[in-house]
Amino acid sequence: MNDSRTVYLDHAATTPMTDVAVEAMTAHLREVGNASSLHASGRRARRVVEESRETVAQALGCRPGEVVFTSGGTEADNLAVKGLYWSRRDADPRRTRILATAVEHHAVLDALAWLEEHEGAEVELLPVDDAGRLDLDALRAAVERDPASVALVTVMWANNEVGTLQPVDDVVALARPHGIPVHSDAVQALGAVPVDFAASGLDALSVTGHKVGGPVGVGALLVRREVDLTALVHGGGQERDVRSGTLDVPAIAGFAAAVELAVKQQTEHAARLAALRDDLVTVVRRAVPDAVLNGDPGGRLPGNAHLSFPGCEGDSLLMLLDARGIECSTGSACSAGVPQPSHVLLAMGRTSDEARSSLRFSLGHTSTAADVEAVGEAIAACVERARAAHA
Ligand SMILES: Cc1ncc(COP(=O)(O)O)c(C=O)c1O
Repeated sequence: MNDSRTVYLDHAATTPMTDVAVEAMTAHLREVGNASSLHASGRRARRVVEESRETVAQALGCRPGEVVFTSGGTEADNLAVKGLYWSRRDADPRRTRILATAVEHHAVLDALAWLEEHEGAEVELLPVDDAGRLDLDALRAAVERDPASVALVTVMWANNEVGTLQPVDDVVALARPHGIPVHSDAVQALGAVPVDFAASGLDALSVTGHKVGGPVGVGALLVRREVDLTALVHGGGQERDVRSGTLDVPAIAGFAAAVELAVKQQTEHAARLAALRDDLVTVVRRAVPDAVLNGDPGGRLPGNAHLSFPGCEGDSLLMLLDARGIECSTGSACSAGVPQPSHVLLAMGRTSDEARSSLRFSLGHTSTAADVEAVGEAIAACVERARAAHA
């Protein structure tokens, strides 16, 4: 339980578990049974896994056999980009190019860098505009330059830092006629916008439990049945032989319950969060008139408010807010204790200083109007102190 005075505005990092997920998970914590075993306990565990798979499939618009359970979004992303790359390249050695946006999560970007360094992949990171939206003309040109050499395209559904939604439908429409598989990281999109795997035309899609009120350490890669994917983790041959390892039955049950609820409540949840988020932006701008909202003002995640505060270090501002019980994020990585400017903001054309002056407030199912009020009351004084410290 968090301190009751905590104003938690970091749902894009992780969300509190919902009651249904806690109940679904705890119902199985004391049960013994390896879902691969043939005896009755194993069969019971298998039944829970298969029912959970059906729940996830139903919620996300795919067939149960298209759900591969993983340890979360990072593993799903790695399995997608490495697994698709290996299978495509092994089928045709000319297919070595991978197209992605410059604003992908590090789970994708670093997997791509690894493929470049160790597996001869040629990775092309495509530009985005100043709102963080993929330049579709650049994608079209990259595909048409030599479609037969492209192993895959990967474009995230929604950005984890600035919340910008990507034109996934257009990406699929560009790649599909050339038979190029498309993967999308929908970790942040799930529960916030409608996500239907079959309707999307995607070949693979990553999701994770802990961003939608489920447990940490469990997620899924949805992979179209017809698509070949080379395994990343070898062993007992679980999950269509692409992801070996004894299945975590309670976590999978909790994940399925969280996904089902998140999808059921998506429309209502998004409307409530968007209204709260707009109020938050309004109160912040009233208190700090030169604060700048980053990302796409229209096509963004309902719970995301990513703002730059000129003249501040985002990290100092974050700590000043934290001292008042308000928890948010800079959204970017910290390397060896030195705050790095976000690759997302740099790709959107911001300077390093602008990038370092940013904070991400991300609202979720526990957010209330009182949280927004608390930010409104604290932000001006915190910005003033952060500016004085930075001057
Ligand atoms: C867009 C995106 N992809 C992938 C991940 C990684 O997911 P997980 O924490 O489940 O490994 C995150 C989490 O921060 C994310 O925001």
